[in-house]
Order: sequence, then structure tokens, then C-alpha cells
Amino acid sequence: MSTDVLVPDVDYGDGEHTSSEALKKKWLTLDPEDPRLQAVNEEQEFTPFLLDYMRDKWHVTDQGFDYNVVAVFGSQSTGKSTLLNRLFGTNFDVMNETARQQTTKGIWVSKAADRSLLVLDVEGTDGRERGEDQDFERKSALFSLAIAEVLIINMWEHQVGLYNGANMGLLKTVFEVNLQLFQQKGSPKTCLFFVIRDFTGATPMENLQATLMKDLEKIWAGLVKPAGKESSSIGDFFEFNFAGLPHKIYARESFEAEAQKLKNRFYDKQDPAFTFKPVFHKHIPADGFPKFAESIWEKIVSNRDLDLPTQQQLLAQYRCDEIMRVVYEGFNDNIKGYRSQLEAGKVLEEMGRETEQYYRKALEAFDKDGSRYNKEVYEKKRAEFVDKMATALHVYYVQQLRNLHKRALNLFNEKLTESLKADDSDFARKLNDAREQAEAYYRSVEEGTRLKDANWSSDEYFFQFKTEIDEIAARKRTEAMERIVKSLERFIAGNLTEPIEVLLNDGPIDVWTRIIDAFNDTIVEAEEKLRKRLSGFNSSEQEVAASVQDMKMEAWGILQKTIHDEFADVKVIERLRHKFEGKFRYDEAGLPRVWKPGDDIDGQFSKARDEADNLSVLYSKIDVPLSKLDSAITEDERFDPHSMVVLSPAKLQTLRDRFKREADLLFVEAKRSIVVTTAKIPMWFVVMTAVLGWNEFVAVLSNPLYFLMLIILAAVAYATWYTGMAKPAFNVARATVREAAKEAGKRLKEKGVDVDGFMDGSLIRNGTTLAATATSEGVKRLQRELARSSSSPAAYGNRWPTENDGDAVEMVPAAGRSAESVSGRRRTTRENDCANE
Ligand SMILES: Nc1nc2c(ncn2[C@@H]2O[C@H](COP(=O)(O)OP(=O)(O)OP(=O)(O)O)[C@@H](O)[C@H]2O)c(=O)[nH]1
Repeated sequence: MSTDVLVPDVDYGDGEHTSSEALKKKWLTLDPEDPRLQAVNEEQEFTPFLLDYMRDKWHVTDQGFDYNVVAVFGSQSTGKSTLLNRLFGTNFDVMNETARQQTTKGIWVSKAADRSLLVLDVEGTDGRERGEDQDFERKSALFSLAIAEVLIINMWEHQVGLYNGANMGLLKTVFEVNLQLFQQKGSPKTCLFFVIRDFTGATPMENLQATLMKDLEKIWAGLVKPAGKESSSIGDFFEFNFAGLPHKIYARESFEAEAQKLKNRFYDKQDPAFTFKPVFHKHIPADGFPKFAESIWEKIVSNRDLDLPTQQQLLAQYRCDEIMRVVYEGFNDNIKGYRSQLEAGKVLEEMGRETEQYYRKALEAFDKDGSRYNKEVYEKKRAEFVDKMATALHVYYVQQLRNLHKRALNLFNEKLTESLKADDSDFARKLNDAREQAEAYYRSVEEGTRLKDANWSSDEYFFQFKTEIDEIAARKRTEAMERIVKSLERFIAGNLTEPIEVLLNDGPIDVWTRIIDAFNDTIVEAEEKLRKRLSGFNSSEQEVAASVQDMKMEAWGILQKTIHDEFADVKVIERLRHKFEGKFRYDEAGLPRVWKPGDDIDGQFSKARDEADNLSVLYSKIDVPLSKLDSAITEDERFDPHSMVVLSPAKLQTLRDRFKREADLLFVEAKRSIVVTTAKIPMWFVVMTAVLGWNEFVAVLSNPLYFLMLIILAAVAYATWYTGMAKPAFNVARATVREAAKEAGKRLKEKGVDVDGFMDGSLIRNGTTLAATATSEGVKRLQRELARSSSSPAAYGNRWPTENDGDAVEMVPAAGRSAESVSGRRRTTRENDCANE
């Protein structure tokens, strides 16, 4: 992870804003090749480039706590810069010997060669240029004390023992401020490293050291200490090191040798006198150092209370926020691609595994940098960070659950439909299998998507999912049961339709008993089938009983419908006529009757008619006791006792009337057939023909030519009849005769002969000579019969004619086909009459 952080605009200390861009512009005169940086300029402004230098030029920001800070203090032109350059390989400006002017202005910072060590070269104290103004040296001392682990106090040997020359006044300030800055127990100590320049050795170092310590103790004793720190010693807050450096010019070799030894104390960790002890470290992570240093300086400059622990906490907050922001950006870049896919309704099965990785990586990166800061702040910020990432992921989790919900439901639907494709058997097991698969899929994707650290609950979503599965299952179950019932309905209908039709056609006296028996047998069988099929539904006995009950009522409905269909008007009339004709038109042997004069047509008619009428009465209702029906049907509230009535009385009467009209026609037909038969060949005509034509008959038989012609004519007649050409031939002949007659009539008329009677044409129009040959007596009988039979239903007021009704009846028109038929026959009769006349 990168901890690259731009110089912020906000001072985290108290919210005071700094325009870093403006500041940067002002500072842009920097030489990019210069490895040094002026941290604080003469106007007491802090550089906006410290982070850039530390990160890009010195590469220190990623060092965590593995870096050190050293600052040098001392009077002006005491060789401080020379010392730092010699010890740390820096290139701070060194005073020109000839000018003897102050060279270091403000505070400069550079990185030591070959080591993560920041070196601060501080403007010399007692400077001629600043005169009596000690403000800057106090501020710079405070600043150095706050951020540096080691303060090198640079002084000439001859200054030891002098209050001002040894900077004792400044040190007093340092001690006082230190007491405020590092009040808390366990706060880091600071190392005060006294380097005695131009050390001659005349006074042993131990003596110089003792003198200095005596002066320092004296200053410490004179300090007003804060409450709780009254008895604290100087050693509680500082450690002291001492070193002497011979004259740089007059004892060059010794200077170099001692300088090398001194360098080792800053570089060599194995050196027992190694300066940078962990206890001196200020615990500011390298990446937070620029901001920390800046905020400290701003506090100092603005003369506000400088509470270092608070500053450290604030820095921790600031840095943790910064780290969080940077890390979260990377995390968000990784996960944002899922959004569009989820919104498109996809189920991303790998998303959970991947987001978990991104989450772990981000947390690791945050921990790496954030954990170096104040623990309390870091942990708080970490929790915030975890929450932030989890919140972002939870949105995806919920969307995933929504998509998953649909996908798993589809899966359930598909599985169930597929398994029920063959049949509905084992419905409960198939349902359970499909449900288990869908739920397992839901669970596995849900678990895979859930962030391990989060305690998200999917219970509500899962409950909703299960509820919908239940709804689908219930629907599928209903559908499957409906299919079973449907197939049973087909079975019931198939079992009932034909037997009912046959029974109704036969019309035995116990027709209803037999129909109900067939019905009862069918529902017993259907119940058995239903129970068997429902056994795969894991239904309770109560549910099964309810289904059986429904099935029985359904069966009852089917029976009624079947009966209803069978009792359509046409069918009832057909059956009655069938019954009637069976008795009236056929004899006991089943042969068609040929009515002859003297036959008891009326008797047969009455008998057949009564039988048919009885049948219509039998049909009128399902004539069985209710007890014969399954009590489950008769006791059901849906059962209507009126459903036993097949034909309402009014309907029955209408049908009877219609049938009677048809029966009447048959009766008339029968009567007419006798008239026709009778009218066909009158006996006297036969006798007269035999008598008058005896000679011709004998002549034909005795003459071979005539006889041959007779045979030929007979053969032609037979062939014509046999090939079905008789009627066409007859029509042709009739048309020819008619035309010939017309022609003849026309010619006769032209010659003045009256031919109207001849042109009447009734003989020809009737197409039969039989009517012409019928006797007027026969025709009169036919007329009587027609008049009597045609008028019977209306004339007798819907009752059958009796012996007393007499012949004189009123003619009434009959409806429908019967009426046409009757009127047609009336016409025929009138025409016959005309012919006879
Ligand atoms: N006598 C003596 N002179 C030294 C020593 N080291 C450096 N000088 C000289 O002292 C003069 C000042 O040196 P600087 O290193 O510039 O001193 P400084 O304390 O950094 O000066 P400012 O930054 O102006 O405060 C230079 O002319 C050096 O040559 C030393 O050990 N002894």
C-alpha cells in the first residue's frame, strides 16, 4: 500500500487552515539538487515540502519507527554545521572563515548518509543578528525537544561553567517546557549530548562533565515543577552524554580520530555507547513525522499550549484517517465493479471469496501503517474502517441476496417441474428434493457472500425465500392434485357415459337403480385410485378425506351432467319414439308391420304410446331412495335434493306433447298405408281386366312374336328397376307426356277444341295413376282418418283420443316438421280429391 499523502490543507490541531499551495509557491525557489531543506525559515514559517523530501528524496516515510531524529544546539558559529557534516555526511552551510557571519538561518533538515536519520541544524543562539531577541531560540529549542531524540549541545570548552555561554538559560527553558510536554509517566526521555569543542584535555572530561551536571542540577532544582512532579529528578526526563573534540585546525588528526569515534556512537548499534536508545524515540511513525513536526511548530509559533500526548493523539487520528482514506480508495476500486453486475440481476458466486480477500488486504494495509500510531486511536479508527468496508460490502450482500432469492426460486421451480414432468407420483419426495437443492444453493451462496468478520443476518431474507418456496410448493401441489382430480374426472366420466346411455336407451324399469349402482361402483374405484395417488403427497388423513369428499361431489356433478346431456330434448324424443316404434311399427318377432285392413292399429297404437309415455315418466327423476346414494354425497351441504329431478313437470309435459305429435304422425302414416294399399289394386279392376283382356292375354301368350316382345319388355323393365334408372326414366317419360299433352292441347285449342279440363293435368302432376284409379270411397276414408289424427293433440286438450271422441274433429296446424308433414299430406289429400272429382 502506498501511504502517499499530500500536504493537507487542514491543521488537525485546532482546525486552523493553511494554504499549502500558496506556501509551496513561496518556497519554490528550492534547488531540486539540494539534499537539504529549510524546515523553518526566517519568518518562522514551516516548509510545505517536508513530506515530499522525506518521501521522494530521502525515502524515509516507509520506515515506520525505524528512523531517528537528531538536532544540534549551540551558540552561533561554534562549528555546529561543521560537526553535523562531519558526523552525518550532510552538507549544511559552513561559515566562511573570513566573513565570520551567521550562516544558518532558521532550522534546516537533512538526511544523514547511509542511515534513516533526520538531522536538524538549528540557528545558533546568542546570534548577533537577533540581538537580545531570544524568541526564536526558545521556539526552536522547544521544537527540537518535541521531535528529536537527541539534542547535541555544542559548546567551546572554555564556555563550560559560564551561565550564558553554556546556554544554561536556554536549557532552563528547555527543562521547564519539557516538564509540560512530557508530564505523563512513560513519556520518552530526551538525550542531551554535550559536545565540547576545542577540547584540549587540560581539564579532564570527567571534570567538565561534573561541572556541567552540577550546573544542570542547579537549574533543575530551581524550576517550579507542576503538581505531582515536585520530587522528580532531571534524570527522570533526560539522559546525558558527553564527548570532547579537539581543535579542528590545530589538532586536526586528533579531531578526525575523535570525530570518527563520535560518529560511531550515532551509527554503530553495536557500540555500547550507541546514542539512539529506544527510550528516546518519540513514537511518531515516519510517514506521520512531517505532519507532526508541522503541527508542533504551528502550536509553538502561535503560543498555544503544546501538549505532546494530545498532539500525538491528534496526529494518530489524522494519519489513521489519511491511511483509511487511501486504503479505502483502493478497496473501493476493487469492489465497485460488482455493482453493475448485481444490478443486472446476476448472482456472483465468486464475489464473496474475492471481496473477503480485498477486505483482508485493505485491513492489513491499514494495520501496517495505522498500528504505529496511538493505540487507542488506531483501534478506534480500525473499527471505523472495518465498519466502513463492511457497510459497503453489505450493500452488495443484500443485492446478492435479492438476486439469489430469484435464482434459487427459479432453480426450485425448474427442478420440481422437471421431476413432475413424468407424473405426479411421489410428489412430496420430489418437492422435498427440489426444496433441499434450492435451499442448499441459497445457503452456500449466502455463506460465501457473507463477510466472515461481520455478523450479518440473512434470517429475514431466508425466511422470505422459504415463504415463497412454500407458496410455489402449495401452488404446484394444488396443480398436481387438480391434475389427479382431472384424470379421475375423465375416469369417472368415461365409466359413466356409455353405461348410462345404454341403460337410458334400453329404458328398463330399474334404469335408475342400475345407473346409481354403476355410479357407486365408479366412485368406490375412483376413491381407491385417489387415495393411492394422494399417498405420495404426504397429506394428512383429513386432507385426503376432504379430497375424497370433493371427488365424490365432483363425480355426482359428472353424473348429473352426463344425465343432463342424455336428456337433451332431441334425445328424449328419440328414445320415446324408439320405444313407441319398437312396439307400434314392429311385431313381437321384430319384423316391420305391414298394416292391413282389419288390423287393430288403434289398439297397437295405444299400447305403444302408453309404454313410451310410461318411459317418459320414468325418465322424469332419478327414482331411487337417497339411501342408495353414498351418504357422503347426500349429507354434503353442496348436495341439492332437487338434483334428483331430471325433467321438471313442465319440461316433461312439453316433451310428452312433442312426442305425441310425432306418434300421431306415425299413426296417420300407418292408416294411410292401408288406404294406399287398398287403393292400389281394386279387385273389380283385376276381375274386369282379366275378363276384358282375356283374348289379348291369350293372343300374346300364343303368338311367339308377342311373347318374345313381352319377355323383352319385362327384361328391360327389370334392368331399369335393377340399375336404379326407373325413377329418372319415369321422370323423363312424365316430362315427355306433359310436353306432348301441352302441345296436343295447344293444337286442339288452335282448332277451336276446349281442352281446359284436359289441361288441368292433375293426373300427370300427381305423378301417379294410382290416385286416379283410387275409388272415391277409398279417398274419402283417407280424408276422414287424416282429419281425425291431425286434430288429435289439440282437439283432445293434451290427452290421448278415446273411443268416445268420434270422427268429427277440428283440424289444427301442427308445429315444425310435423306441421309441414301434415300440411303436405293435407295437400296430397286435396289433390287426390280433385283427381277423383
Ligand atoms: N576553533 C574551531 N573552529 C572551528 C571548528 N569547527 C569549525 N570551525 C570553524 O568555525 C567557523 C564556524 O563554523 P560553522 O560550522 O559554520 O559554525 P556554525 O555554528 O554552524 O555557525 P552558524 O551556523 O552561523 O551558527 C568556521 O569558520 C569553521 O571553520 C573547531 O572545531 N574549532
